[in-house]
This record gives sequence, structure tokens and C-alpha cells, in this order.
Amino acid sequence: MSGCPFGGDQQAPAGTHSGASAAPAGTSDGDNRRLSRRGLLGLAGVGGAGAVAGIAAGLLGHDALAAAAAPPAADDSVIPFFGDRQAGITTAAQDRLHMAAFDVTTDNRAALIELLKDWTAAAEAMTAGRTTGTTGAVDGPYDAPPEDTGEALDLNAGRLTITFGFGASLFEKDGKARFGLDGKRPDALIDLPHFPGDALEPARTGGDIVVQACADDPQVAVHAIRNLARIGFGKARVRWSQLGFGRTSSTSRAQQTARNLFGFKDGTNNLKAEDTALLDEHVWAGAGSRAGEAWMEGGSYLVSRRIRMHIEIWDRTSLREQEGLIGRTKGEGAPLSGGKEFTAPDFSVKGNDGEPLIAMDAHVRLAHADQNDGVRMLRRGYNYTDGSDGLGHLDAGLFFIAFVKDPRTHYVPMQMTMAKEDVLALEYLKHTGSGLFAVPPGVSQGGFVGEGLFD
Ligand SMILES: C=CC1=C(C)c2cc3[nH]c(cc4nc(cc5[nH]c(cc1n2)c(C)c5CCC(=O)O)C(CCC(=O)O)=C4C)c(C)c3C=C
Ligand SMILES: [Fe+2]
Repeated sequence: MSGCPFGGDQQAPAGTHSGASAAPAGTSDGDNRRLSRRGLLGLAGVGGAGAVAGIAAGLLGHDALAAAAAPPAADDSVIPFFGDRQAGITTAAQDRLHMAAFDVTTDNRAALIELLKDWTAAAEAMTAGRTTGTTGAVDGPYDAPPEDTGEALDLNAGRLTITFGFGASLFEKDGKARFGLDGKRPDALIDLPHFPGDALEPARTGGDIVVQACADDPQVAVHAIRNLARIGFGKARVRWSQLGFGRTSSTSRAQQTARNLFGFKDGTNNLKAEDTALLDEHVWAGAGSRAGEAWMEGGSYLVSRRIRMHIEIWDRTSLREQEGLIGRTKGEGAPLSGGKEFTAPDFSVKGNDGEPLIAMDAHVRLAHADQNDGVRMLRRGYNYTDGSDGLGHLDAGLFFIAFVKDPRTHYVPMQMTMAKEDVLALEYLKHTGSGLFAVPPGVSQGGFVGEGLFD
């Protein structure tokens, strides 16, 4: 959006963007509040187009009034925030990620609840394409910082989803329960074990609360995390954050399979939103065995791993070896046992040399459900590059994200096998960050994220 929210007809008051501390001549704070397009959309949602037209009457020209009176068009850039499940899990994976883990700095339970309520309100607004707060980016008092940082003003909602999860350290720290949450830490929210080869950096690991913002526009995703961080000031601070620029998983059969930075199709045999029975079996958490963990029913567990990929070494590896390490062809993404991309791999097929066509230590063999007690996961990772390491190497890789029913059965054993046997992992990957978070079920209108935890 331009400085003028309703097109080129109205000029922003002189000095609006100059950083001048005083309101422009002839305007009071109230006069200077203009109804932004986003604010308008928000009002349309609450009171309908007629109400919007009435409120706007004193502020808008004739054309703008006519436009405002028209019923709002269905906006396919909006993914509803409220629902039985949190969005951002089975939602068709967006192109961009900004994930942040926060440490809660207040000790006060009421302040934590207030933070979650404020975050819920802001998340609902931003996912609907509106600004945060009641006055947004440009309609508040001239002498106060705006309630919204403003960099998404011209943009649509971008299919933004904001997904919240709670880390073990929210429940207890140094052996002491926090926020009166004794007995509420789910048994599945374990401290992940050390895996062979782990090179985890504390500043990229853990966190009390994780927020996953996914959108088709990077600015929308960054805007979301930035505003939540701003709202959290004094109660929570960012521990780590990660940008991702290319989805490495499809989570719907309607999506084309994307590629990771090794150049391979990633997500071919992922669980998809359409696999509802498999999602019940492998992704959605149950009520647990204790009353204290029942609040997680219908939620899931988010595993995040920042996996650096040694792409310079990979780029000097033959195509034969690359395909052998993955167990699929690079072009089509077909299993080396034959067929096309979505043909099921046949791990028993052998070549003329008597060796299996999909090697015993190939990534897809070791990760396949057949080798892992039948368990599957919903992967939702992103490619990342974070500059270079000063030694002439890109700090690039895959920010692995998976949603699972129970990490004890659905992540730890598989990761342990890979850390020990997967040549891809042993020679080309380094895990530099890690997190495990309990993702509560969805939020209903009038509620707040994680509400069940505080019942
Ligand atoms: C512990 C879980 C997994 C980690 C960590 C992981 C890292 C990782 N994977 C690739 C590339 C590919 N993975 C593929 C398949 C695949 N990977 C996992 C799990 C982990 N991957 C699973 C469960 C599967 C599916 C296996 C199956 O059922 O066939 C593929 C093939 C295409 C696909 O099905 O997605 C590729 C390619 C990288 C580069 C990586 C770390 C950087
Ligand atoms: Fe993988």
C-alpha cells in the first residue's frame, strides 16, 4: 500500500514520512488516523460491508466508498487461523519460512497467558491480511510507535500460517516447574538424546516457545515474526530464528515436488494432507496416559533440525554416487529399483552384480517405514543459506521440520539409525541446531493458543 491507503487520489499529509515528530499542521492524532485497506478488510470481516461504508463515510472519496460498499471478494491468500488443528501442519507447504524460538523472560503465569492471548490476536489478524493492534501501522497516535511495523501493508495475506509450539524448558528449568505447569509436560516432550555427529550450537537450539511462520511471500513471514517479537517485548525474547527460502516438502498431492539444495526432489514419499488415516496414525497426538497431558490431544510434535549440507563436496561428487547415496534418480526422483517418481521402491531388486539397486545404506532405504517399524512422519522443511562461513564455504542446507505423533517412536529411532549408518549424513551433513516442541491443537474463536494447558 502507498502512503495513501485508497489509491492515488488522496495525498498523505506533508511530513507523514519525514520522521517529523509533530503531527502535520491542521491534524490532531485523531484526524491523522486513516482507515487502511487492511483495517477496512478487518472491519468488513466484523461488521460487514455496510458498516465499513458507514464508518468510512467521513474519510473516503466517492469511488473509494463505492469500492468499500462492495462485498469483500473471497481471498484465497487467507488461510483461517481458527480451527480444530493449528494451520501450518497439513496446509499445502508455502514457499517461505521464518521460524523463531523464544525464551520467556517473565516468571509470571498471568503475564505468560496475556502474551499468548496477545499473540493469538496478532496471529489471527496477520493471517487474515490485517495489521496488528487496533490502530495498525499508520492510524495510531502520531507521537507513539505504530502497533504494526508496516512492511506488509501493500501485500495480501500470502497464505500466511502461524503455528505455535511449547518446548520442554517452558515447563521446567533447572529441575524446577515454571508457571505452575507441574505435571503438564507431556511424556512425549522428551529431551532429545545426543545423536552421533551432532554439532549443535546452543544459540540455535531449544527455546521455550516456537513460532513457525510460513507464507508465499518472504516479507509476510518476516513481518509476522517481527511483530510477535515486538509484542513480546518484556515477556519473551528471540532465542534463535531461521529463514527458509524454498520448501523441500510437498504436503498435498496437488503440489509439485520441490527440490533440496542437493538438487534432488524432496517430499515424494512424504505424508500428505489427503492421507487422513495415516495422519491420525502418525502425526496427530492422542490424549496421552496422564490427565496432565490431555491438553495435547489433537496436537502434534514439531522436530526442527538445522542441517548444514556440505554442498561444495557434494558438487564434486559423481552423479552415480549422488543417486546411490539417496537411492533415487536425480532427474525424475524415481527409486533406483525402477519406475517413476511415485512408484514404490522395491528394496529387494538386485543388479547384475548381485548388489541391491537401492544400496543398504541409501538414505531412502534407511528412512523408509519398512526399516522403521512402520513409522512415518510429515516433513515440512525448507532450504536455507545463511551467508558463508569465512572459509569459502556457503553456510547452506536444509532446515528440517517434521510433525510427528510421538518423537520417541517417530523420530528418535530413525534419526539414530541415520546418524550411524546413512552415508549421506556421515559425509555430507552436519546438524547445527535442534528443537522439539509440543504443538497444541487449534484455537477456537475467542480462545487463545495453548489455552488447554492452563485449564
Ligand atoms: C530423521 C529424519 C530425516 C532427516 C533428518 C532427513 C534429512 C534429509 N533428507 C534429505 C533428502 C531426501 N530425503 C528423502 C526421503 C526421506 N527422508 C526422510 C527422513 C529424513 N530425512 C524420510 C522419512 C524420507 C522418506 C523415505 C521413504 O519413505 O521413501 C528423499 C527422497 C524423496 C522423498 O521421498 O522425500 C530425499 C531426496 C536431505 C538432503 C536431508 C538432510 C539435509
Ligand atoms: Fe530425508
